[in-house]
Formats: sequence, C-alpha cells, structure tokens
Amino acid sequence: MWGAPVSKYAKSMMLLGGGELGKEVVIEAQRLGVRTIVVDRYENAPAMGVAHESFVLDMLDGEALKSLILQISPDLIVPEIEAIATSVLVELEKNGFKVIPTATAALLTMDREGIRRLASEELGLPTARYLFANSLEELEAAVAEIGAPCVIKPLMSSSGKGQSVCRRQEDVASCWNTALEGARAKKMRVIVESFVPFVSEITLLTVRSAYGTIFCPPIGHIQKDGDYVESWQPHFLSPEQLSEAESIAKKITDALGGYGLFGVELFVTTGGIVFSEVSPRPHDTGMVTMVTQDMSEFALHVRAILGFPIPSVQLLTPGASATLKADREGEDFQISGMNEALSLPRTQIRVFGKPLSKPGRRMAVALSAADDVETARSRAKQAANLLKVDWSN
Ligand SMILES: Nc1ncnc2c1ncn2[C@@H]1O[C@H](COP(=O)(O)OP(=O)(O)OP(=O)(O)O)[C@@H](O)[C@H]1O
Ligand SMILES: NCC(=O)N[C@@H]1O[C@H](COP(=O)([O-])[O-])[C@@H](O)[C@H]1O
Ligand SMILES: [Mg+2]
Repeated sequence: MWGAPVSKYAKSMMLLGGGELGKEVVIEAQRLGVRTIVVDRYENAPAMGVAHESFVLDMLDGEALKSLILQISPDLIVPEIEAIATSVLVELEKNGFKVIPTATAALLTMDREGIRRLASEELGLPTARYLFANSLEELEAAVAEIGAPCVIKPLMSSSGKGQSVCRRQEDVASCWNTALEGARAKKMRVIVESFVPFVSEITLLTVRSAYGTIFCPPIGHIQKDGDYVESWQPHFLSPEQLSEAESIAKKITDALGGYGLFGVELFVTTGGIVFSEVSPRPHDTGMVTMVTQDMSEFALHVRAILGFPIPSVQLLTPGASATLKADREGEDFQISGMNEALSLPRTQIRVFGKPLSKPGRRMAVALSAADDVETARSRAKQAANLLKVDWSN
C-alpha cells in the first residue's frame, strides 16, 4: 500500500546505476506508482530519462554515496551495476535500510572473488579452476599453475571489460595490461580461470519472491570479447541438465537470499553444468524476456522486491535478442535503420539513449519473436544489423 509518487505516502526506489537494464526496471516501477530515483556516474544515463529524480555521483566514493542515501532515505536501494562501494550498503542495511536483494549479496557479487569462493568453497558448486593474483609476477605463477588457455578478469568489472583469454605464457603481460585498463575499481587484483570447454552457455533467470523460488525457461547466449551479442529463449536442455541447472541456481540464490530476480550464468559441458557467475538483478541476456514472457525480467524483479508474490511465469513465444554496438567514441551520432529494422515481423527495438558512444558500447537491442528459436534468432540478428550508429562526419 502506498500513495502517489510525489506524496508523503510514496514508496521510493533508488537505483544505483542507470543503464539500459535500470531504465526498464524504472519503467516497471513507474507502472506500479513507485517513486524512482536514479544515480549514475554520468549525466543523462538511460534510466535518468524515465525517473522522477536523478543524481550524478561516483558510486565507488563511499562517503558521497552514504550522504546521498541518507539525504534521500529511499525505501528500497537497488544496485544496478557492479561498481559500488558496497561496504556502505552493508552499514546502511544494519541501520534499517533495505538493500536489494541484500547488502551481502551485493557485496559478494560485485567482487568475483567473493562470489566464486562462496559458490565453490562453501557451496561446493562445480566451477572452472581458479587462482587470484595481485601483480604481474603473481599472475605469471598463476597462469603457469592453471595452464593455458585460461581466462583473466579484474575482480570488479562487467560486460567483459578488462577480460582476456591467455593462450600462451608469453601473453601474460599483455593480459595484465588489459585487466588494468578495464578494471572499474582502483584495487587491482585479478582472477585466473581455467578455460571451460562449454557446448553452450545459458542464463537461468531465478526469481525469489514472497511466493518462493521460480525459474524462467533457460536463455541461451553468445558472447564476443566477454560481452553478450545474441540471446534466445528457450534454450533446449535435457531434463537432467535442466534439473542440474535449477539445483545450482537454487543453491546460489538461497545463499545470497532476499527478494528479487537473479541471472545465474552457467556453462553447459559434456561433463555437466558448471557455475560461472550470478547477477543479483536483471541480466543483459534477459532483455529477450521483453518479447517472450508474460512478465519480463524487469517486471519480475520489481514485483519481487516490492514484496509481492509471483506464483508463475509463462513463456508466450520463442524469441531472441541481438545487440547494436558502437565502434567509435563521440556524441555526434544518430541511430539509423530503425524503419528498416521495424519492418521485420514480430520485431521491436530498444534504443537506450546513451549520450556518448564508445567502441564496443552497447547502444540498442533488437528483439524478435517467432514460432521457433532459429527464426527468432535470424530475425533479431537481421534487425540489429540494420541498425547503425551513424556519424555525419
Ligand atoms: N572460465 C571461462 N571459460 C570459458 N569461457 C569463459 C570463462 N570465463 C568467461 N568466459 C566467457 O566470457 C564471457 C564473460 O565472462 P563473465 O561473465 O565472467 O564476464 P563479465 O564481465 O562478468 O560479463 P557480464 O557482466 O556481461 O556478465 C562468458 O559468458 C564466457 O563466454
Ligand atoms: N553485463 C552487465 C550489463 O549489461 N549492465 C548494463 O550495462 C550498463 C552499463 O553500460 P555502459 O558500460 O555502456 O555504461 C549498466 O548500467 C547495466 O544497465
Ligand atoms: Mg557474465
């Protein structure tokens, strides 16, 4: 029960991060009459355009973050990106603030070490072999021990930033430099993971609500340079694979706790399902649910975190998503090809509205439905290929 979004009875939600995923979360919260406040590191972030209020802040600056939260005093604090001074959230939670799904979940998943140790060492879930390194020398020793090929990632980063595959011992120095450039946090520590020879990879969207835990049908995806370029739903798994995937997802999300939607990333291998990582919030590959399910991952997240029950989720049609990425840095661009993309059957687009284009930055997504996944995938790819980040000079 709550009042109008600008009244004294308003229910308020503060998003820490306001990218394309946060934008859809805000829209879903607005639909339920919730007051929305968006914080991000730059002006005109996608979610700011649809929120009641917004603030520009370096969310890794703990003091600044704490003072803003105390000033606004939101009912719900909803982390949306991976680079936040999460220790502040832990402290504020102790003082009665509600962090989604929990402050500890945010803390553990912001840091690859926290979530990996929980999954592998405490819960015994199958993962790639891994080691950590704080310097180039330590990294050389870790790569020698894990063996090439292996994957090297900064502890705090996302969408593949700073990530590289080390194929030979001689490449270690260049991998270290890639990690240094891509890390969002100042602290430099990397994880070295053995390369998992997967057959496919999936995201299992898992919803913890007042009703209990439910799973969305698996989403298959393809990543390039550590970032997603294509996803589809449903992704076929055998009954044994599905029950293994759901059991892993249940264990990790139960350990993190709280209400909300989680994106559990899993590798499907010939030897079974391997846990990769988990986002305690909507997942980029899950944008496809905007055309496939009765409730999108964003609607599910909002409904769960507001404490409402979610007895079921229904897949309405097979569907797919494909991304538009920029290849140049600058502000003087226009997105073209929308007319052509939207001429394709059962196709929609989301243009995020990011004010600055950068090489590799995701600017829009095409979403297509069809009677089967293969047709949906080819439609979504075709639509995304028709979209362009265009420059007048
Ligand atoms: N150990 C591994 N073995 C094989 N492939 C891997 C491994 N680790 C990562 N990858 C590949 O790189 C992709 C991105 O890795 P990961 O999810 O860890 O990065 P991320 O930066 O957290 O990305 P995001 O924020 O988009 O989830 C994976 O989806 C997978 O395709
Ligand atoms: N894989 C995580 C992910 O997709 N996160 C989404 O990307 C935004 C950052 O984009 P940017 O780096 O282009 O600002 C985040 O705010 C979130 O919406
Ligand atoms: Mg990932």
